Amino acid sequence: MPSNPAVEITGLVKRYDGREIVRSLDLTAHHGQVTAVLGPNGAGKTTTIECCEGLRLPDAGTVRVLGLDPVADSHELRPRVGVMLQDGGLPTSVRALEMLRHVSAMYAEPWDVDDLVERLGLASFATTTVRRLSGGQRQRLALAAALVGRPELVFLDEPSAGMDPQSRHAVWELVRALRDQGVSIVLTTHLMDEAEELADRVVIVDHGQVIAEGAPAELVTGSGGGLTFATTAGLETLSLASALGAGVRETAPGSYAVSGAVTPATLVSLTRWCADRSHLLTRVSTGRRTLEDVFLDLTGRSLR
Ligand SMILES: Nc1ncnc2c1ncn2[C@@H]1O[C@H](COP(=O)(O)OP(=O)(O)OP(=O)(O)O)[C@@H](O)[C@H]1O
Repeated sequence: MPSNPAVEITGLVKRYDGREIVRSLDLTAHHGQVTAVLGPNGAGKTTTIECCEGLRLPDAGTVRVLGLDPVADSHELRPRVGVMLQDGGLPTSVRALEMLRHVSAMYAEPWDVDDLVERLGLASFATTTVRRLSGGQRQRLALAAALVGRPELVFLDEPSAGMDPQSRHAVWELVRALRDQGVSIVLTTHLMDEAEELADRVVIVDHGQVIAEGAPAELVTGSGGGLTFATTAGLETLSLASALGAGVRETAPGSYAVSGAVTPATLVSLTRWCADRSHLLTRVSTGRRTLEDVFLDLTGRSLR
């Protein structure tokens, strides 16, 4: 595996009409990993990715893709990098399969087109012109076109936007298969479950800067609100606390909060203690937050 990262962005600045959209952004995507870039609308994700694809020129900073400059070395990078743009970027007057075969013919060792057709369920609209495809069908075709050259690195801008659940799962399977083959993938998404399902690393961008990054599990760890539960009011909290080895407080009649770390053993002790005394637990929450909770806490709840 090469020693340099698949993508290395340092101090990237991009302005439109004098407005700084990307503000000294640093981002690293490692080889053989799925890196998911999350952020509210207008955060600068697409602009950043387009700088990596050589479609936009940075105003400052450096971008290295497979160790190369996306603009100066575009000729060398083109066969090694797959790109799926947010708007598809496909020619509209050709038939879907015809287009895919045409793209495949440009590569020395392309992916077997029939295999891609099967994996992404393209057969049902193979002879439809691109213009007439539905949004989700167009996305699947754009993904196939991005992958048909067997790239080492793939940029996917909102790959499953507008797709039905079946298509989304097919895309997820394909992304996992690519990662298993050692392909590096950088994707943007608004779907937190997509990021949690696929990403080795999540990078959250807001106002043109990285505000958090890490494995999905790391980002949600440590941000839990602790164990809470509901059952009969007036429990003997001292007895329960000694069974759990943790503090227990009745926060409202019949509602309780346990202080300290929550382990699987804590839950077993709690349910056993209640069962032995015929108290039915009507609610138990370990307080574990989702990636969406973390995202909203970091980026706020107001609309962009
Ligand atoms: N060519 C351009 N000229 C002027 N402004 C632009 C241009 N391209 C993007 N912008 C602006 O830059 C900002 C960032 O856009 P960008 O597409 O990078 O955001 P994003 O994070 O990908 O958003 P989304 O989640 O909505 O796709 C937006 O305010 C957008 O209007």
